[in-house]
Amino acid sequence: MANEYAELSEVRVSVQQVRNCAFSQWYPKFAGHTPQAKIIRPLPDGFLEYLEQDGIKLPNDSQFGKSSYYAEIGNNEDNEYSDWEASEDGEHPQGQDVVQLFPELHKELKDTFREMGPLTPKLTWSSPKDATWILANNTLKCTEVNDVYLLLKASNYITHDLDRALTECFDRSSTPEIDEHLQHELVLRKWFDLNPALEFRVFVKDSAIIGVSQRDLNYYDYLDPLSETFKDLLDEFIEDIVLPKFPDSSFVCDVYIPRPFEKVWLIDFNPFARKTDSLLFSWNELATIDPYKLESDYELRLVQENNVARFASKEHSENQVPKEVADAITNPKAIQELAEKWGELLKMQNAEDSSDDESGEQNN
Ligand SMILES: Nc1ncnc2c1ncn2[C@@H]1O[C@H](COP(=O)(O)OP(=O)(O)OP(=O)(O)O)[C@@H](O)[C@H]1O
Repeated sequence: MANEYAELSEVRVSVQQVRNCAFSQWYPKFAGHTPQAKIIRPLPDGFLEYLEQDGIKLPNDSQFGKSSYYAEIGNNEDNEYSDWEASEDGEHPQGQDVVQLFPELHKELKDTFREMGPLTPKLTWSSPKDATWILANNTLKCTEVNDVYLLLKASNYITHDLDRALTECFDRSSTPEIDEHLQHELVLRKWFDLNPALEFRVFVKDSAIIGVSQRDLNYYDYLDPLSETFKDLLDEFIEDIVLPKFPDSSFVCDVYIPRPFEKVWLIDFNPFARKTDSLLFSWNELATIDPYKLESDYELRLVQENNVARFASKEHSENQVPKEVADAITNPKAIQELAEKWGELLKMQNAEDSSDDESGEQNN
């Protein structure tokens, strides 16, 4: 009999399946198996408006002193991040401090930092992982409220959550009332230093694991000998903890398995759909694996030593900018230093160009 999955090259996802992966839908069910987080829901309209606005405006009461610093990265047609302005008097050029759009949420965020310490933000489904370049530490670790605003505002994934989260759902038009009542949430996860080598993405189809991929696409020589340990832990975790509580039988979940490899931590759920990154697999592969006919056990796929080059470039590189630029966003002195360096480089470049011209003329 032909493999029925071979014909299902299309992976269909419903509005309900996407909604099941919203953080607030699954987090309460997995207490003790996922790191501590606070969910703020519903979000005030003013905050959603702020996230949708072009450019990045920070509140006046930032860490640089009350009303003493304000930075804006404006939006222009040539370069989204090229129009820099800084004001010493703290006056917002448009006359309004952005915090007036969501004063209570701003206060709640500040209080949360006091309670939780460093944290990492996420909107309903996505974290701003493409925007780490905007923080000086180049990670998702936020130590104060402005870090949260910077990450969320600079991320394309957050924009996607706001505007296009349900676009690929086959039943979208038949459930407009559900779409309209989509309530966004802000998730504040307590920060912990995790080792990216030990993060995995688990593909579950019809209640069976059909594949597991290393999540960070670098080569780690110590992972291969641990494969069987990881698989044993994952089999037990998915079977005993996840399947009884997660409402779908097909999904993708991200996990973390720290040393001494005794416990699996749940990090996130994603729909079993093409818009979820298939990492070391391809979606065609995943779509055609028949969970009922897996001849041998599923594969835990790792980056191989001879395949490093293929994945060596960092993810989201299209969104990365030099560290100096990132530093300058939160530090007015750095803006000046950056401008001075830039001026020096231009001078050197001009000098080199004119000496090239001279030698070119002599050679002709
Ligand atoms: N509490 C935490 N402390 C530190 N880092 C974290 C924490 N939670 C998640 N991370 C890091 O953030 C990354 C992104 O988190 P998460 O998987 O929730 O985001 P996502 O946007 O849904 O990603 P994807 O779209 O790839 O599923 C994780 O791979 C992990 O490295």
